[in-house]
Amino acid sequence: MQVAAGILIDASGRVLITERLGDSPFAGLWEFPGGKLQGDETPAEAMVRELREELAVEVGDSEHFMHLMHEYADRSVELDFFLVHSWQREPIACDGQAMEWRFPADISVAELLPADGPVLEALLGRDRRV
Ligand SMILES: Nc1nc2c([nH]c(=O)n2[C@@H]2O[C@H](COP(=O)(O)OP(=O)(O)OP(=O)(O)O)[C@@H](O)[C@H]2O)c(=O)[nH]1
Ligand SMILES: [Mg+2]
Repeated sequence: MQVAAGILIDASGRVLITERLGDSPFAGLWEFPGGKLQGDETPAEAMVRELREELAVEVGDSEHFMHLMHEYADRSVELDFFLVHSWQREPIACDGQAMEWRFPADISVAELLPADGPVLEALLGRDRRV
């Protein structure tokens, strides 16, 4: 399964995380908005569509940030994460999911979906380089 997610990052370095809804074992954990690729979409196209659907934002300037694979109990997931530096409109939680702007240093890896550890690490590394 191929998934693309967008990491909205504001001028102060905070990133937007959303709570995962539903009845999966991971409900209540946090993730970066995104979802599965559809049809012949590229990961970048899927990320733009998912952020439109989930947050009602129009992605502007973005860059590929990280590619990773994760084996969940029932599926193997290939994930592409993008840093989104600019967007139009204020993000809205379209599905009623909780939404928070957080500094990466204030996010605990245990709050995030299990695949997202390396992404948090990379965000923290990025902060240290500044
Ligand atoms: N959006 C998103 N998905 C992630 C992240 N990390 C991660 O492991 N995933 C996995 O990637 C998949 C996301 O696709 P999705 O959001 O469309 O999944 P879903 O099962 O809710 O879709 P569905 O309800 O339409 O079937 C899930 O299996 C999720 O566990 C992340 O940071 N963001
Ligand atoms: Mg989703």
